[in-house]
Amino acid sequence: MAMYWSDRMGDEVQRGPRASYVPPHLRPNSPVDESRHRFHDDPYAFDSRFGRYSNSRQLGRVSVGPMGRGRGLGRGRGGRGWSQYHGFNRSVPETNSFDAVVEKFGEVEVLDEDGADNEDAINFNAYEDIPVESSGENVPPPVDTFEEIDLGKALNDNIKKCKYVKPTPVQRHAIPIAVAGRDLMACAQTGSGKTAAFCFPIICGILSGESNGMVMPRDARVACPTGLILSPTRELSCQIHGEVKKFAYQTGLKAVVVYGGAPIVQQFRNIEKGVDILVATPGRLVDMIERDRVSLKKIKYLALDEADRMLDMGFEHQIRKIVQQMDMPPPGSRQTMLFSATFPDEIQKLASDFLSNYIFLSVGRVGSSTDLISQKVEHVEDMDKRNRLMDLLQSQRASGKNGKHSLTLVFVETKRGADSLESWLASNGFPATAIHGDKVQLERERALRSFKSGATPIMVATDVASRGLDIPHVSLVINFDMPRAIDDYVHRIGRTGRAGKHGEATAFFNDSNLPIARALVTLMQEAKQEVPAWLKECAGKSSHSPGDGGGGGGRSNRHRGGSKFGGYDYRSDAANVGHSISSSHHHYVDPRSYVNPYSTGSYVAVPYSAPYVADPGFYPNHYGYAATCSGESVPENGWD
Ligand SMILES: Nc1ncnc2c1ncn2[C@@H]1O[C@H](COP(=O)(O)OP(=O)(O)OP(=O)(O)O)[C@@H](O)[C@H]1O
Repeated sequence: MAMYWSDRMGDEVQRGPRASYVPPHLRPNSPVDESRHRFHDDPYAFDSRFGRYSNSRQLGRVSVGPMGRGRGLGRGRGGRGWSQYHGFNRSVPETNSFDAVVEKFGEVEVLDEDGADNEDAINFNAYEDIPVESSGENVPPPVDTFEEIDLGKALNDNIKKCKYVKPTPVQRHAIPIAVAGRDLMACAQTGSGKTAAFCFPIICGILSGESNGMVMPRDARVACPTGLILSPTRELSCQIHGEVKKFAYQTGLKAVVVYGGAPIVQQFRNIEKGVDILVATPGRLVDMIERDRVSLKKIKYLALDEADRMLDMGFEHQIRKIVQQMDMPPPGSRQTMLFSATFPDEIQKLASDFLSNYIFLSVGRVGSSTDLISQKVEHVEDMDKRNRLMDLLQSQRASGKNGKHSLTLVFVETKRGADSLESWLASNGFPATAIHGDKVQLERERALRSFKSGATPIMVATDVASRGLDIPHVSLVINFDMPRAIDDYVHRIGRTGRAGKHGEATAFFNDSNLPIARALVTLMQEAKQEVPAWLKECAGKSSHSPGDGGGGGGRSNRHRGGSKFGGYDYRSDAANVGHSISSSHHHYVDPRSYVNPYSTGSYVAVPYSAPYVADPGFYPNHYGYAATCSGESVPENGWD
């Protein structure tokens, strides 16, 4: 696992036993701005409050640290700047490293608003005309700046230090909704900043003292977090944990991550010291709850990242157990947020069990990751794939696009296939590593670290790496084996072209992939990609419609054909929800006069009826194929 600067900070903060755990808002000198409580009293009290923190000059460059222009702290998740910063941290003597980090954080340069001279800056122009649709009752309006939302000084300071100059579209819409206390189901493209969209409201909510004043006695062995963030893979949980720690820096708020494959005893020790926000993979969390080491009775904020995957058959059983059968407060008594880049209708329907009077938000053509990813599909027979891969890698190398700042991620279908391709590449002079679910956790972490650092600029992966991972400098994603479901394709290619940057994705397609052809053509056309004539012909031959929800590329929310939004509130076909539509230009329509221009009017939501199969090793899942916990011949679908 990559070491984050904030991990280091966490180590320092955790040093020594804690006599008793006191939540941040009850501690002396809490950075909480008392006036923020009012926000929760009146969730829609935006107007009078906007502008209070507004200070556009803060967006300008405020100081230049010793690390030079924009190189001190990169943006998020193991970005270049963060790791450089970590490098700095290592050179600081052990005794005062924490102070030194604090000091350095204070010196960090804040980007110019346009971020023009920093290659790590998010390219906001890429998101200018993004379509946004929201539905539900009384949708709080979007904001243009972070300062407009009353996130509190400590969090706003950290946002600046993270170089988040302005919110991305999903943040502009989702954060005000969540800060207003509303339940939310949000769809937005890969790499568009969903993590911060659920982290900021949770941090802000806990700091504002809505957390029931939980105080753990000295000998408490049961951790009672206030916020819970669930994600499907260990690596993603670690990544989210790193983000939470950065955003919650110096707030006194404690975030802990628990996940499978790592020693549980160490994780027990971590939670015993107190935890405000727990980031977890479902399996390990259930284990800890069953051992009476974690209680969910104080949960006020629940976020499911990659929510459609979490509610798919592979995880649904565990998620229902956690959310409905343990001691978690029911919907309405907690705030629930579900985020993903893809949200099939039937999964939305399942998800609504966890939500109360929620808002559905769809930002952009879900899954197409805007037009930032240039997609190519080549017809390659299985026996020719290795040679074609070699050609691609060689031409990358020839154009100087191979190395530390140009990483290539190659997706394959099986764990064995990943190992075999890794060795073949290495024996042919291409430094590669592999990640999949049969590797022990240490090997997985080592592989990811080696890839991120550029030591092995090629990583062969199964779907365990397809969701959520934010790896800077991935410039090419190759679908060596096509996934069976279009949503998996969307997440895989989304490992490039993130945060407004451009990326490339190449897929090897042959007759065995015919079932996905039509969905692929639709997706590419929506993303304004050139579709080869032969692929269109394949789509014509494909027996599955793009919206059949079955094995044929299963993307049930594409049933509407003409829809420009991949994400769609299933309720709008079935029930009378207040509806509002907006664009990035804040065009709101009176809910009473709203007619959904994208609805064909003929769709009726199909009840989800897939049976739960008792054998834990075998579940048929939404994506139309069987998945087992260890089977080699069966594609891995990225569970943990
Ligand atoms: N407002 C912002 N300003 C600058 N950078 C940002 C901002 N919001 C997010 N980022 C950066 O953009 C990158 C992508 O964000 P994030 O990983 O949250 O995307 P995501 O939508 O969750 O993607 P995925 O669907 O793949 O999980 C991260 O490196 C993050 O630090």
